[in-house]
Amino acid sequence: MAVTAYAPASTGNVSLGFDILGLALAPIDGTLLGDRVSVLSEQAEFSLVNTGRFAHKLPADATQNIVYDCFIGFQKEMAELGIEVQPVAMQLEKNLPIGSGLGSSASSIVAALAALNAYYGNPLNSEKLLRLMGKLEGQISGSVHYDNVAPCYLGGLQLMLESEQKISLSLPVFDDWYWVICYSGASVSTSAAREILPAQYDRSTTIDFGRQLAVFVDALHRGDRALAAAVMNDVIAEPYRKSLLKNFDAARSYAEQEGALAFGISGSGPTVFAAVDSQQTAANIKLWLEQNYIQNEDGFAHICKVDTRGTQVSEDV
Ligand SMILES: Nc1ncnc2c1ncn2[C@@H]1O[C@H](COP(=O)(O)OP(=O)(O)OP(=O)(O)O)[C@@H](O)[C@H]1O
Ligand SMILES: N[C@@H](CCO)C(=O)O
Repeated sequence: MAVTAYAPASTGNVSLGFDILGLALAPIDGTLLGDRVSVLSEQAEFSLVNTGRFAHKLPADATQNIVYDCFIGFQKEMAELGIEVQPVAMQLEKNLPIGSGLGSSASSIVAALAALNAYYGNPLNSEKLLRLMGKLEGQISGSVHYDNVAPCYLGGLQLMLESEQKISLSLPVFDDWYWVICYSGASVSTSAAREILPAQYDRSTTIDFGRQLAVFVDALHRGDRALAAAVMNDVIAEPYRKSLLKNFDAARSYAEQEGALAFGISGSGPTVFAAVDSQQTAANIKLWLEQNYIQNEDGFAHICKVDTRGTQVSEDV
């Protein structure tokens, strides 16, 4: 029986938590903003068929697709458990643009591994699977970071713990907040956007980073919306990355003037996000971004809520 997994888009960093905070997203209009991967059947040789809006941007050679690496990684893990896994036929519905800042590679990785694990009767527990997802994400972006794979797999707002036993902790969210996201249509490579960041930061920056993150987590637990919003500032990446993003400052100014609670870069960009507490404000900001931030036909904007469900697996009869 074939198995399909859907893995939602995610925003890494959420401005104030570079590499250690990530949020899963679901458009309120029901758009499927995430990749779907199916394991169809066992075959003599591995095969992968790509479909979906952004399939044409994927490498033509199936073995260059991260989904193939997921299969190889899964096969190796199974071999360590003494389980032999045969080559399979897989399908990737590529709904997320590559290099978008929406956790596109993470979405493919999470959906592929969740589907493979389900196809073989869930031999890996969720922590083992998440660790493997992080390893594969690190292969693409140049260093292991879980701020896309963890929310994509588990849903909600995840704070990275990275202990031996547990990768991430689920944080409370404000379910009356909307998250407007806008992808400009340009592609920004995560590894390149990491390379432009300083290797070291000065003391005042690290103190600001720690203070904001601590206050944010405290505010979430106490339900203090105003305080949580007040500390959503990016002192690590935005000052260096925003020069890569055309119209970023104008977008921030507009969002703030409209009453956005926070505005920032989603992951390594070029997608930007605005957190707002009114659907009308969300609609105004979405419209402005569509008219002024999108650069080509690949771009889009959505009003989202937090996707609390994470990855969804189904069996296709
Ligand atoms: N299924 C896949 N999905 C996305 N990228 C893939 C996939 N398979 C291979 N790749 C390659 O991996 C690289 C992904 O680069 P990068 O990490 O910058 O993008 P991303 O994960 O899409 O970014 P983001 O997390 O910002 O959305 C590209 O070179 C792309 O061709
Ligand atoms: N935390 C990562 C997310 C990449 O999507 C970064 O900002 O480089």
